[in-house]
Amino acid sequence: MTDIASTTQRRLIAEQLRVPSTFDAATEIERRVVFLADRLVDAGLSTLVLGISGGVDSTTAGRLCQLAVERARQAGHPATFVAMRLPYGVQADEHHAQAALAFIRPDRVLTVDVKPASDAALAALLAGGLTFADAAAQDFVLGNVKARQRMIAQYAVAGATAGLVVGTDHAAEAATGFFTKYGDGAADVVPLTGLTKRRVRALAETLGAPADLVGKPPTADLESLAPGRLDEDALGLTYEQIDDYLEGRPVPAEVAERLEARYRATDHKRQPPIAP
Ligand SMILES: Nc1ncnc2c1ncn2[C@@H]1O[C@H](COP(=O)(O)OP(=O)(O)OC[C@H]2O[C@@H]([n+]3cccc(C(=O)O)c3)[C@H](O)[C@@H]2O)[C@@H](O)[C@H]1O
Ligand SMILES: Nc1ncnc2c1ncn2[C@@H]1O[C@H](COP(=O)(O)OP(=O)(O)OP(=O)(O)O)[C@@H](O)[C@H]1O
Ligand SMILES: [Mg+2]
Repeated sequence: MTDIASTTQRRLIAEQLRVPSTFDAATEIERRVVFLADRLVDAGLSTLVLGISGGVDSTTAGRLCQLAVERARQAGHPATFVAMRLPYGVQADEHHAQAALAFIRPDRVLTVDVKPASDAALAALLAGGLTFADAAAQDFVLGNVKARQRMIAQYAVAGATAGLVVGTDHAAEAATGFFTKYGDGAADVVPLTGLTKRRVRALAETLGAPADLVGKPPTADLESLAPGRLDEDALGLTYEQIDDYLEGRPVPAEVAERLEARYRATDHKRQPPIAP
């Protein structure tokens, strides 16, 4: 179990990721809805833009966005939520994405297939002479291209609609650096900041999301050679372990060490570009 040295380190990480020591789902929902509405109005913009995958993070953030634009409209500001479906071709769990949209009830749904642009980017790189160590390495890089194509699509919509791009980064993903730099890691506002995965689920449940979405096993679903690969499999850590660590509950020493090593190695993803 954790010793005193790693307790200090854990506190520092939890503080840097803004994980509060106490938690109340209803309070956090209200605070984050007000945050989104205020940021939109203060920026003088009129849309929130977010990709809806069918996972619990975008289900939760999407509902917060819809509540925020309704709040802004009640206060007399023009505000619209644009939910984006961004499949790579046909998405295996499309029914979950549709269930998420039915729950969120967004003002507008805009669908962009990121497959043609992602595949064209890869083809151009190969034609330009880029080589990969093996098929798995190529597939991994293509996965990050998919995440960045989603970013391009969302920023195009934000640019055309006076919008802000919403990100779904939260404490458990930020701690492990488990996101694509300038892909899903790129956003203007990040309403789930500081939440552990179980707290994201608690928000989803309190918001009334369907149980199968609240409890859905997280997947980045970026690798064509390993469709629907679970985050926990890729990370070698469970979200229960990551959440326990961040919330100050006891975890085995080797879990703390692995997490802290990931945290250090991915520091560059949580910072602005390095300058001299
Ligand atoms: N020390 C350093 N200082 C400054 N920059 C550094 C660096 N080390 C790498 N870099 C840069 O960072 C790049 C690597 O970062 P990146 O391109 O993100 O790539 P990388 O971290 O290798 O891969 C992204 C990981 O996040 C996962 N992911 C992505 C998207 C969504 C989700 C999800 O949960 O939904 C998960 C994905 O499955 C994969 O495991 C390097 O190519 C380099 O450009
Ligand atoms: N197929 C997709 N369609 C639309 N948006 C997507 C898609 N895949 C990923 N995204 C966007 O990228 C974000 C990061 O993906 P991530 O997998 O971390 O979140 P999630 O799918 O919402 O939840 P979970 O982590 O539990 O799977 C999503 O929240 C969503 O905004
Ligand atoms: Mg997902």
